[in-house]
Amino acid sequence: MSGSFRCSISLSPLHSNEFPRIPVTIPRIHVSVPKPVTVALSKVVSPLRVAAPGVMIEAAGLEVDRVTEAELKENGFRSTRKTKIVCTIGPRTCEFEEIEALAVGGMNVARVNMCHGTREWHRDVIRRVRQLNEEKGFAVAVMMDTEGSEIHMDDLNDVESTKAEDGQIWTFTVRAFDQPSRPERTITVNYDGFAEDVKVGDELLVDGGMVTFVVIEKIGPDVICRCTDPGLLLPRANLTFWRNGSLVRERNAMLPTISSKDWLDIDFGIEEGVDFIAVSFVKSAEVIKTLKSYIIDRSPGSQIGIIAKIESIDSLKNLEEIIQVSDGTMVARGDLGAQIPLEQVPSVQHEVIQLCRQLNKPVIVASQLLESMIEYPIPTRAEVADVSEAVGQQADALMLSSESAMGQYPEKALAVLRSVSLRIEKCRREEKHWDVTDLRIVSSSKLDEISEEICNTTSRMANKLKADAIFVYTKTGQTASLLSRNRPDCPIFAFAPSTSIQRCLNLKWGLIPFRLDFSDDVESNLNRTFSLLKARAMIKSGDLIIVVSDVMQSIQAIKVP
Ligand SMILES: Nc1ncnc2c1ncn2[C@@H]1O[C@H](COP(=O)(O)OP(=O)(O)OP(=O)(O)O)[C@@H](O)[C@H]1O
Ligand SMILES: CC(=O)C(=O)O
Ligand SMILES: [K+]
Ligand SMILES: [Mg+2]
Repeated sequence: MSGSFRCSISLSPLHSNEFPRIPVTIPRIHVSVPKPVTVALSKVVSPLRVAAPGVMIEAAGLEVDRVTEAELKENGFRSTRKTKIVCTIGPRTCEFEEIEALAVGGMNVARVNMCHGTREWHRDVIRRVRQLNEEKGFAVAVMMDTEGSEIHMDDLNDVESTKAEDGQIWTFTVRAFDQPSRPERTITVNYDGFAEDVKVGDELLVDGGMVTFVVIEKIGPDVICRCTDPGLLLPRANLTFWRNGSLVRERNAMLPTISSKDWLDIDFGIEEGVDFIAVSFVKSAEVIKTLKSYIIDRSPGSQIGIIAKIESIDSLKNLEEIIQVSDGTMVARGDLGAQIPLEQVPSVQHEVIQLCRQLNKPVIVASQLLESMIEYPIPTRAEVADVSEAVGQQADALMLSSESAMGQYPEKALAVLRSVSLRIEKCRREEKHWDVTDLRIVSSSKLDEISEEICNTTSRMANKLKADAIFVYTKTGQTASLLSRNRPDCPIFAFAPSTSIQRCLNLKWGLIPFRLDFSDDVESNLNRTFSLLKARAMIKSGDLIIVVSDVMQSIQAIKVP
């Protein structure tokens, strides 16, 4: 077939579990003569099934998120969004149609926060996301975010908020009240040791300083405070206390990262088959290891990814270890900004993003990206600059919190993340930033190191040859992840055999995850993929594709026949 050529670079021996003793610096370079790929489309393309009006899903064969597919076709490969988007689902977005609107707007991961809402509410939301995926052809992953055991106020008996005025005297107490017997201006605190840990003169910050009090007296379980910065107290607002300009870490530092309620929530998440569990207020790597072995015990073979949330001051001295043992990280700037001085938050964000890239873990930048859009239909210029910065730093994903959970413009906020991502990604491609990062080796075995080097080379090759896409056949997702780490200019089509791996890859920069059953026969996989993608008009003859896979350590450059 004219116009098709195939170049393959293979490292011998293939399929071997042992590292070859022959130095790999002399790879076998093999350029084969043009070879027609003659697969009759009619035999390969599986029948299409109509799942919902106007929605087509392949009955067997290839599955890809339908919005991503549309984006690829509309924008072209190169201009397809690489930065992923996580949306927090809340009262404003929990109905089926509302979740669907977010999926249509490009949400890659739906997050439910176990701090808020009932078990039934969470179950309904998770099932609605699953139903949407099955019925309408989305591939939205679900992330469950634990409450953690930091100190917070009670739920104010579900009133939306209450105002604290300047100079008013309020009591913070560990006593619990029934609604009728609750004295005025009294807040229950969830941590028993609270009254003993604080001292007269301490500053009490609600939500990192949205409202501030000073402790003026302690009477048994009651801490009497005077309001110094007035504002709205919201249900279950987070509390921190500061002494001489630093966060006070007393016995509260000994609170377990995963509380007994969190363990119950985790059991629930495992049962509901969530894709990610985000662990709040991680302090050390140990807790992540414990959770991982717990999940393996409870649900062998589980693909649940554990995301370590960096929001505790204690996590900062153990950053590298924490990132190393997790499946991903979140820069949770909300609580982080209540535990360290605000001006330090941007440098922590930068450091975490760099480390995650080096250690090959996805990283989410979260909180207040578009805070003003809770109330207004457009963001501030400063917010756009903040989002641009995170995209420019090449974080894997951005997250909406209140903007999507309870704001007035969730879809508009999502659209802003999408358009800013596209714009900044384009700038970066034009500036040709791709050659500058010196990635360290992350593999622990020599064989894995070869795969890693192949991925690095593949990405460079794709950039230099201006390839249209990289294809990767991946059983575990690891090879796909190593490609994403290189942040190549073209999209990475990752073919994975299970929907759970497909969904987990949703969090990685530039990866377009497909579900596809494939064999160890690279040639037949390719022929089949080409046919399926052509049938869906996702690729065309002449497109240049660079192909790698888990099963064979080789790079192929192919023009689509
Ligand atoms: N399921 C829910 N039910 C009611 N309100 C919710 C729910 N989820 C979120 N919200 C509201 O949206 C706000 C932002 O949600 P989000 O989950 O990002 O909270 P957060 O406090 O920033 O996160 P975290 O608690 O993990 O630090 C919450 O403060 C809450 O008011
Ligand atoms: C997302 C979150 O937990 C935070 O910013 O605190
Ligand atoms: K949380
Ligand atoms: Mg938090």
